[in-house]
Amino acid sequence: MDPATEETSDMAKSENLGLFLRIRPLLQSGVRGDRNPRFRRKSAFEPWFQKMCLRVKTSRSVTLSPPLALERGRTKTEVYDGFSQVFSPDSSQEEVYEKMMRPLVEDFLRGKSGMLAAFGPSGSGKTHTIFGCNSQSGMVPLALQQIFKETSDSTRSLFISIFEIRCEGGKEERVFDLSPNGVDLTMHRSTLKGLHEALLRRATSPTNANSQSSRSQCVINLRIVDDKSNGEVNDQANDGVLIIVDLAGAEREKGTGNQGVRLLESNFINKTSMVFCLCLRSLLEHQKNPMKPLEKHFQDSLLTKYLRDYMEGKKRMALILTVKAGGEDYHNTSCLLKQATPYMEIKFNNEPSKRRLSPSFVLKGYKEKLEVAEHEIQHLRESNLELEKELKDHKSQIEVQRLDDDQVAQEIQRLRESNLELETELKYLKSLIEVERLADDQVAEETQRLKESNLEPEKEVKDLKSLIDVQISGDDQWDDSVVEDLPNKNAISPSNEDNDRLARRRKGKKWSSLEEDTLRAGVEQYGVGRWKLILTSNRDIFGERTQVDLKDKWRNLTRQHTHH
Ligand SMILES: Nc1ncnc2c1ncn2[C@@H]1O[C@H](COP(=O)(O)OP(=O)(O)OP(=O)(O)O)[C@@H](O)[C@H]1O
Repeated sequence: MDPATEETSDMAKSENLGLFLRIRPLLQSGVRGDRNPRFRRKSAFEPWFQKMCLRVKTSRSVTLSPPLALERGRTKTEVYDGFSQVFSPDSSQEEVYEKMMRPLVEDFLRGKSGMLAAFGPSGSGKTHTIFGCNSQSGMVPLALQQIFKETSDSTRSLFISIFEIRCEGGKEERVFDLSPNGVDLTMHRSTLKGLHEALLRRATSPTNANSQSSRSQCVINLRIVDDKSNGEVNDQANDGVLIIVDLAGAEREKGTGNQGVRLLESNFINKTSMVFCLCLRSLLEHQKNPMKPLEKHFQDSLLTKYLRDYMEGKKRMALILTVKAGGEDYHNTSCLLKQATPYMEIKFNNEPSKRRLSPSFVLKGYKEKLEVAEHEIQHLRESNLELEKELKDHKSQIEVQRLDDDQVAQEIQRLRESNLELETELKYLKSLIEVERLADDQVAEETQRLKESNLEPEKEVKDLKSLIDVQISGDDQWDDSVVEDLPNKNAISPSNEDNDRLARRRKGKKWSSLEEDTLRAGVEQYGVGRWKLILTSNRDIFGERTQVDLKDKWRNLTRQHTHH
């Protein structure tokens, strides 16, 4: 960016006029500012707070109430809101500086122009706020402290000028340079010719209203520029500046008791204040309705001529209204608030200052920029080389990685294929197992079927065997009904030896005498060989004994009988 426009690029923003309000502390009765005998008499009997017509409501608003003495028939309390900041009576100079002045000074150090004007009735604390006193430095000394502190090690130079506009004897307005060897100045358009940098010197003259009342408009002008040898040009009108104005306090003639010359001076002060207000009013109305022309009121006083750019809304401005809050100050305070609070709607365009810089300064700026750019290029080259090397490393790493990836992909493919094979094999084996299982089932079924079909022959064999046993049991004891069915009775008749063996085999439970008697009785009743009949007729006595048992027992009994 062109150095000539670089520093002003951030200024092209519209912003509202900063409107601050500072309430002066109430002073002891009889001290200037509280001179009205009507209020002084009353205040001696009233609590302190009852004398206050103005109170802080919030950090941005106040309430204005008519004092008790004026209250008859008027109980209206008004609220004035929207201030950038309200400073209560006990706020310190430092607090005012921090909240109001510091931002202006910081912008000024960045090359941004601005103006602060203190505006208010006589004795309300304008001079105290702007210049302060021995124990309480005001905005100017505090600003200078900050500026010197922040520019001490830089190549910038600070230019200070101070002048006042006054109207001696109520005659024509004149401008006085307040530097030690200062002279009268002339104003050409908005520029003062022959103004020097100066130390502070004010013209003051006592009045009833304020024993040190300022009878002039005092203007402090700070200008900061880059190293003179490189950047200074003759035309200073467009340099970034910080202007601080201590307006003379407007007075109500009734309250001051001014007469003669003092009255004429008071008229001048009131007129300047009026012109100042007219300029701002016209600017506000023009901004609200651009069809309304911006009146050229600035031409009506030297101060507004000098401040033309501000009066026309081209540069940023802040106002600090100073007021007294005593009962007797109600009218002055009320008038000021009514008049000035609408100004908070004024906007400033902050037109970029068109500083003209010397070619050598511009060249120096370009050279510096070139050096910085070359340094930057060198740095970029070096870091570029490093990046290239890094990139190369990364690429080779990626290549290795890519090869690895190929191998991994191949392996995966191989595994997939073998997996498929295994799956097929598994499938085949499963089908085999299934077949096997089915075959087993069939075998089991067949076995079961065979088992079942085998049961009948087994039974038959058993029956047959028992029949054979019966056959074997002897000729005379044989049950004829069974034997009749057999084809050859002798063929299956056992030998004596066999009979003994069988008898031994069948020897089980010992025969009771009841059983033996029943057997004898049965043989007697039914005859030998009718074992089945004898058995079934006496089942309760013989229990589980068989026909064969009966036959064996009978044989034993008869043998025993023969022996005897
Ligand atoms: N905030 C304050 N704290 C203490 N004293 C103050 C304060 N403001 C003003 N004063 C005192 O009130 C008196 C009047 O103040 P100052 O001279 O600053 O008023 P002014 O508005 O500049 O008056 P004029 O317009 O007549 O010059 C002075 O004695 C001053 O020290």
